[in-house]
Amino acid sequence: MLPPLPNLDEYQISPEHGFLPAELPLSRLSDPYYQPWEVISENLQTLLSNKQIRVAVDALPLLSTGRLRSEAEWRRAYMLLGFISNSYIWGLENAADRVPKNISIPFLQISEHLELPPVVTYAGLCLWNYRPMDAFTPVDVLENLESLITFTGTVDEAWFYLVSVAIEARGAPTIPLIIKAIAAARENDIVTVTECLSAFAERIADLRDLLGRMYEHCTPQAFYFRIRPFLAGSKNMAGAGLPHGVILEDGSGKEEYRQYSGGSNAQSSLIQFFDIALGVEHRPTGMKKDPESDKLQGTAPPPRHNFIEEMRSYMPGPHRRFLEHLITVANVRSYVEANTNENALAHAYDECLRALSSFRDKHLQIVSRYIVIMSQESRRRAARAAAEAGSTTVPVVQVPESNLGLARDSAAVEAKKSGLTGTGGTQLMPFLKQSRDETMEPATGVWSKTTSKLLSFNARKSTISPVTTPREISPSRDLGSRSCKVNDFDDVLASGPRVTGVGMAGDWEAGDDLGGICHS
Ligand code: HEM
Ligand SMILES: N[C@@H](CC(=O)c1ccccc1NC=O)C(=O)O
Repeated sequence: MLPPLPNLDEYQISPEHGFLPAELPLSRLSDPYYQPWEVISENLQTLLSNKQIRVAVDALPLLSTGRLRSEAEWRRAYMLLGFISNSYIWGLENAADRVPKNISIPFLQISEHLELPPVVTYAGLCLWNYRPMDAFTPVDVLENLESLITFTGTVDEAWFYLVSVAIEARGAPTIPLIIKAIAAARENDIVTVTECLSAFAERIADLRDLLGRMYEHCTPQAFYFRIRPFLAGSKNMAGAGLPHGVILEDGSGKEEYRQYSGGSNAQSSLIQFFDIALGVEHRPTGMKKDPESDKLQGTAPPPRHNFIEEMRSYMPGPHRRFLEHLITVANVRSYVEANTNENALAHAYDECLRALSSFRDKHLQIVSRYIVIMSQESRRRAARAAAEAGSTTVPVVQVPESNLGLARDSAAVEAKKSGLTGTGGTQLMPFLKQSRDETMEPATGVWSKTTSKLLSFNARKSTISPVTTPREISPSRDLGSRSCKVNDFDDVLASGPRVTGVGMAGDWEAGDDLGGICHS
């Protein structure tokens, strides 16, 4: 007997809104009892800029969670306490390693209820933190969305969260679509599986375009210097002043340091859903596909921990259980592998992988611009400031345009670690590149056999020379990631200000995403 297919209702998933709540998030807790939390959150920016945040939080009464009624109220309370506790920890020059019990006791209870860790997570920052300005316009229209709570009050921060909200909304219909494909594969209905996969590929390509809209209203400077410090967790944060993590006072008198990853989109169930649906598997960072090759090269054994899987414990309980259920029924990859002679099916499947890989490429480009380049810039600023002050130590950079009291610079933090890390604590570039590369591993190759090695790219000479023009190769948007000799995204970044393509319309800026034409 095959296990039953998941019933979305049982997992708090809406066929229209996916992992976003079926009902719109609450804009406030209506019970006046919770007014003290609402007031702090309404005044977060002022309390941060006048450095009164800790004074105000210390003065809060210890409120009971006994008056929270609906799930929507529990979620709102989780968001409020997440924003308040991270403001408390990161809102002044020195990080606080203790969150007072009037906040941490209810936060621990609420987190337990929602089966989430007591820290800012993607659920609190994005999934439950939006409001459509016009209730009749769909949630996947970015212009129609507003964030309910932000640390900085900036458009950039709201946009940063809202791009993810729109992606969740636009990606939502793929959930019933994939369940339909799984059911069809069980019935050996090849036409339906193929149709579902083609529609899935198109939808993922749409999401890539939405991701690319990050640039419109969130600048790399605002993100890196002002927003990102507040998204941090308490794990591996010694460089930022939390060598042991944080103590969440629980009233028991027992004090222990805890460490949690910060908010990260790796905690999005949607993207993990895509991987599971397509049978994409991720290994711990640094682990090769063939573990024997590591041994042969005599390299050290890679770390065992698998970040992407670990991030499931940062998802709301029902969503995490949905993914676990899906793993037991996912059959698309094995169905395609059992039918590789079916070209249309194999092609549609490969298109899905390419679209997802291209999504991850776009994401890599964003991470380069929003974190890698910004950290370099900030290190330059720090070095200049140190030289002017006649000092050789690298100080924490003051960010002149910041309207917050805060001037903790992620670069100073990063400098103390071995390489750049994500808010989730990953070695971000190796991790993200591996994740992108793993996305293409299950490809049948039906498509790439006809197009591989058609392009070559020379980073040193800054030229891209397609053997034939993309249009001759394929009418589709994108040539996929296996088709050219570009070694790495970094080559594009490092190759100077202008990279020109032969046979392509227009020029590319260094660091630009080459639209699938030339990624490794
Ligand atoms: C300025 C915008 C963004 C930056 C700087 C950024 C940065 C990062 C970083 C550093 C990681 C590594 C994990 C960690 O340690 O946290 C990550 C992971 C991830 N991000 Fe983003 N991110 C951004 C926006 C987005 C958006 C809008 C999405 C939408 C879906 C997204 C999807 C993901 C996913 C799925 C992962 C997990 C890795 C994977 O599955 O390949 N990111 N991001
Ligand atoms: N991991 C990212 C942060 C990140 O991706 C993120 C954090 C909180 C909420 C959403 C996020 N991603 C996209 O909107 C970083 O290291 O900056």
